[in-house]
Amino acid sequence: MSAPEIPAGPAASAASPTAPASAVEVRAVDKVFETRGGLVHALEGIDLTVAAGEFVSLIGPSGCGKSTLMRLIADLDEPSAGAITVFGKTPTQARLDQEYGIAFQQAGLLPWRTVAANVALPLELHGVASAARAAKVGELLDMVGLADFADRYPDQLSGGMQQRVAIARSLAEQPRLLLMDEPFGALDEMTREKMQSDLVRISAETGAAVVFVTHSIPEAVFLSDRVVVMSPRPGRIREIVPMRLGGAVGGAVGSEAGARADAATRAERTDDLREDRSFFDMVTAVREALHGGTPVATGARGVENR
Ligand SMILES: Nc1ncnc2c1ncn2[C@@H]1O[C@H](COP(=O)(O)OP(=O)(O)OP(=O)(O)O)[C@@H](O)[C@H]1O
Repeated sequence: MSAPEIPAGPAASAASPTAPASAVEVRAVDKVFETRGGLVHALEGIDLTVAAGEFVSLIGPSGCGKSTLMRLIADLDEPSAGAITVFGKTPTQARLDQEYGIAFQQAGLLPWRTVAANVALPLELHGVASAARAAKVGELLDMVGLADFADRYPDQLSGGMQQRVAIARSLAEQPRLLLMDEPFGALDEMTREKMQSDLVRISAETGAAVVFVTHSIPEAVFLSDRVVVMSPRPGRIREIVPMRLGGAVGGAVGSEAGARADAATRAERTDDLREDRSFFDMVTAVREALHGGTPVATGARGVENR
């Protein structure tokens, strides 16, 4: 059973011309790779709307096309069919307008630059004056709890700290959208939970929409307004599960008003939630969606239950 998507394409925009564009709209997208072994249908018939301010996770077994979808949104590759818009613009225009920040599994910091200089890089590239840059970098490092590490170099930091620098850098241009592909995949469990709590707070504070790829069901549940469950060969959306946690109604279902309400309840998510009955119920709901709606005892290949 697939959760219904609210149509938000040209028809919806025409009905309400002043309505702000969704953060991401993916319409009937296919992606086929030609390989020596033949055609690989990485994505087929993908339809997804991410509202402004909404937090959406993509989860599914290895090879179901999560990273491919993320790369299409980030303009790192092009769909074979269908269309993608980011705040109503083509992905290329959105990239040129710095509509989104990217944080992927490897922090990707420049080793010869200090923490502050790494975070400042996007601002420098776009000609922000030095005083304004320093103020912004200070604010961002505060936000990710690294104010005391501004003058250190990446190799002097732990993996979790490096990831926080990368997140600060992705926020430098105050993007309305963050694209995060397994940003916490390489971290130990305690650091990972801390980073999840930080990200919940930061996304609520900045109001940025987030598209987040993960292999961890609890991580997806803790962070998200909705969890998009994908299946492989060809990569499809199997189900979209709205998160209802800690008594919140939840489930923005692609609308901006819903996303705002969800962001408010998301901001209140604390570690206690991880032991709440509603959390376990949502973990079970996502696990069952991964397995096609049947109750299961074991995880899908490539998906962690931790
Ligand atoms: N550049 C490419 N050329 C050929 N095939 C590709 C390419 N990129 C991805 N694929 C194939 O597309 C499918 C989807 O890959 P993708 O990396 O998007 O999956 P994923 O869900 O992110 O997997 P994982 O969870 O293992 O990271 C896979 O079968 C993969 O082998």
